[in-house]
Amino acid sequence: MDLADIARRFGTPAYVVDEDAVRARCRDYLAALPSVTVAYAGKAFLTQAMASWVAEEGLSLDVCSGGELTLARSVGFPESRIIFHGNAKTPAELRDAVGVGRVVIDNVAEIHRLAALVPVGLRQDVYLRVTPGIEAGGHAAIRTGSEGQKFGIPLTELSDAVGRVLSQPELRLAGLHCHIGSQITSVAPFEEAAKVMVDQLAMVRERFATTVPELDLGGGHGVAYLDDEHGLDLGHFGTAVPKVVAERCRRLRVPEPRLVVEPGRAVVAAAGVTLYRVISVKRQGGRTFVAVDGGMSDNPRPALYGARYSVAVPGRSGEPVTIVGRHCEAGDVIAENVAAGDARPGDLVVVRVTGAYHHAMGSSYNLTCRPPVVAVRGGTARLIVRREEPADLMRRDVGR
Ligand SMILES: Cc1ncc(COP(=O)(O)O)c(C=O)c1O
Ligand SMILES: N[C@@H](CCCC[NH3+])C(=O)O
Repeated sequence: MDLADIARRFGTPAYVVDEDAVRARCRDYLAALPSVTVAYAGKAFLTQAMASWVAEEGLSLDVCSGGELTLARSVGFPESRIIFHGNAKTPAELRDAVGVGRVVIDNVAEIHRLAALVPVGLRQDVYLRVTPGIEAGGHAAIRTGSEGQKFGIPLTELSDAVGRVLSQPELRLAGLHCHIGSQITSVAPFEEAAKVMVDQLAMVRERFATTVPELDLGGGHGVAYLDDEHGLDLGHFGTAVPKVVAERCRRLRVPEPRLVVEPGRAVVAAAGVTLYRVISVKRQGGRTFVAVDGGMSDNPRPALYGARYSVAVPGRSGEPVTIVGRHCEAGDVIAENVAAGDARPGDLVVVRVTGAYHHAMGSSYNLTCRPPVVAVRGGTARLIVRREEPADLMRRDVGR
């Protein structure tokens, strides 16, 4: 579709997401992992439309807050296919989560809290989130599998946690879980994690004479943001990881668990672009700054992780420029070295691979209004999230 038409019709800044690309990616996952449960991690991008697409494509859904759970329920996402996460679930969230397919327990205290909330006669399926001691991921801030970070139960404390779950008749230990990090582009760390986790299944079987039926290896599947990068090879992952699990299970004489994965970014990142318009062009200090009508409020990733993007200014070329945002911080940079020396105010700017962790992490910093989300499918575009208005911002401010 013509992005210039979309920009004229819906205004800028705007997020555009290709529904067919998302659906195709869901199918790729199911095809590459035929005997694995694929749960889309909603934290990457969750709107009512997205939750419906994922439900229709037959994936499960990983949610990590009462807000994400409310959204999932609002479109009737099947409860049994919802996995509820969180390292600091509030009492209200925990109460609300009872009844979903799986609740992922992050710490020992949660075991008793959750058990107390399960209505008489019901049993809640739970996973125990384990810290496998493996470090992987695109940036220190998103490596979550090593010791010395806040998530999960250390390997040394797992046996105690398992004993506690097994002693609660209101809970059923459905699986073990780990999530080693995000934006991981090679299969090896997942194979390592899988081995550590199968060892834990064997430990549980030996000490408690219990078979844990499921093993959730989390998400973290990386994508290419720039032309010379590569993402995680899904085909390779799909053959190698189940094989590692099967072999180790055979060796340790543990029944093979049903595998679960939780990709977020890899399902939706490449299906999205962000559209901006150039507001001003300024030459100073030997550099050319092209300032656009959005910035760190709709994309905090460069400031948070030093993330880099492929940016196009259609019809423009020439000297490298720095594309900057509109916010009151010098770190509000969208991309460096974009060949667009002849850019002019009013030009369209397109940032690629912004489908994941952009809309989801947007803010109204400087009281700017969050962009709309436009979905395209089969040659037509429609609004799935409207633009935030100053009235939306004022509604929450109740004055003095
Ligand atoms: C528990 C859990 N599952 C899945 C994900 C999804 O991660 P990604 O978007 O990197 O696939 C995350 C975030 O990294 C997570 O914390
Ligand atoms: N928000 C991060 C990923 C964190 C994944 C959540 N566990 C990013 O944009 O890369």
